[in-house]
Amino acid sequence: MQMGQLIVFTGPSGVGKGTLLRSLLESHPELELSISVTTRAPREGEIEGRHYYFVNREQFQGLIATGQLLEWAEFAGNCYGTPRTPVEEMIAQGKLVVLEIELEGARQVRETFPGALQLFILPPSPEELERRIRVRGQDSEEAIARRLHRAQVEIAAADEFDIVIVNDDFDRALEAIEMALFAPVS
Ligand SMILES: Nc1nc2c(ncn2[C@@H]2O[C@H](COP(=O)(O)OP(=O)(O)O)[C@@H](O)[C@H]2O)c(=O)[nH]1
Ligand SMILES: Nc1ncnc2c1ncn2[C@@H]1O[C@H](COP(=O)(O)OP(=O)(O)O)[C@@H](O)[C@H]1O
Repeated sequence: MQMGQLIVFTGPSGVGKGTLLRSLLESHPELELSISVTTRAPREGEIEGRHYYFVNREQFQGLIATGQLLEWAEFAGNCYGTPRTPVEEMIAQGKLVVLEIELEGARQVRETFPGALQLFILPPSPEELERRIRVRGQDSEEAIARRLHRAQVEIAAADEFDIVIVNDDFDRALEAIEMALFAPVS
């Protein structure tokens, strides 16, 4: 059986990762999205087990202690991690598994899964990034400030990634991602 592959999607909060991925998953059923665990409170409309598994800090610590997370990191005051078993099972089944994770997690995956393809999504400008976070209207002022501060660090690390795509025009960014994932390597 052919082994699957891990695909890492990273980029500053608000750049459009979630929106791009939703579109990509709709047209590519061979892609599977890993559902992360987080200590962040659910946003309006977020569903347990679909957007995240929502846990408290103690439960999260338990997952770390028992080796159940493939990677994890703290971001803007909350913990986020990738459950190990589902990802390993999907890879064994030959699936293309997408991890939508922040920079520290991507760095861990680079060590543990050097064969993973790592994509970084950039905003057209810092101003547009801030506009998108605000338009989304889901975060407090404090959460927005933390995300924008962290965005500078993440953007500065973009060239660590295999492929960097600017999410300016949405359809063009989507096309560039599809090329990166599915175009045959010559
Ligand atoms: N390391 C790591 N980062 C994650 C994981 N799940 C989500 N993230 C990242 O955590 C950051 C915050 O996510 P979230 O609170 O949903 O905010 P948003 O990116 O502003 O929508 C984003 O950069 C996500 O990519 C995970 O399992 N591991
Ligand atoms: N290319 C784009 N042009 C304009 N707005 C966009 C574009 N891509 C995404 N957005 C919008 O930006 C906001 C943040 O997108 P989201 O997918 O939640 O970001 P992330 O998952 O990276 O935090 C959403 O309101 C989304 O509709």
